[in-house]
Amino acid sequence: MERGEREERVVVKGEGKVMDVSLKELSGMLEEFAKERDWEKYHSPRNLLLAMVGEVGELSEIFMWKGEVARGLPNWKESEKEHLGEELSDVLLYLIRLADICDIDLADAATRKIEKNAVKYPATIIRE
Ligand SMILES: Nc1ccn([C@H]2C[C@H](O)[C@@H](COP(=O)(O)OP(=O)(O)OP(=O)(O)O)O2)c(=O)n1
Repeated sequence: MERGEREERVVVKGEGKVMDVSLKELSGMLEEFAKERDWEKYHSPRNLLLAMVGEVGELSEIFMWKGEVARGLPNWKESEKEHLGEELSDVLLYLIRLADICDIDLADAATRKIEKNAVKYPATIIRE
């Protein structure tokens, strides 16, 4: 996919927000990011896994010592929420890159896993 073509497909904005992007598209952007910097040599499965775990640590720091927080984070400053979004993204992006480098189709695997979970935990039994 050409760069211009991807920008047109991914960066469909409404009120300044990206409306829709697929895991495959994010994976393509990450591949391009690594290629442009000659960083593919660093993106081994082990390095990516360690990088992702490091980012999970940074994500955990945001919640550290805060106690339980309400859903939607109503009392958080915008800057805190923005920081949270960045750390969540770092975890997601390393996960997507790790899956890609391991030749795992993450969208397919995750969809299958949700289906498997539904069989393991049928809603009718849980509701009883
Ligand atoms: N070898 C690398 C280094 C970085 N990244 C990308 C993936 C992450 O989304 C982001 C991580 O960048 P940093 O290591 O600078 O981490 P932070 O953004 O969390 O910065 P800091 O640790 O200073 O808060 O950059 C990457 O793909 N490959």
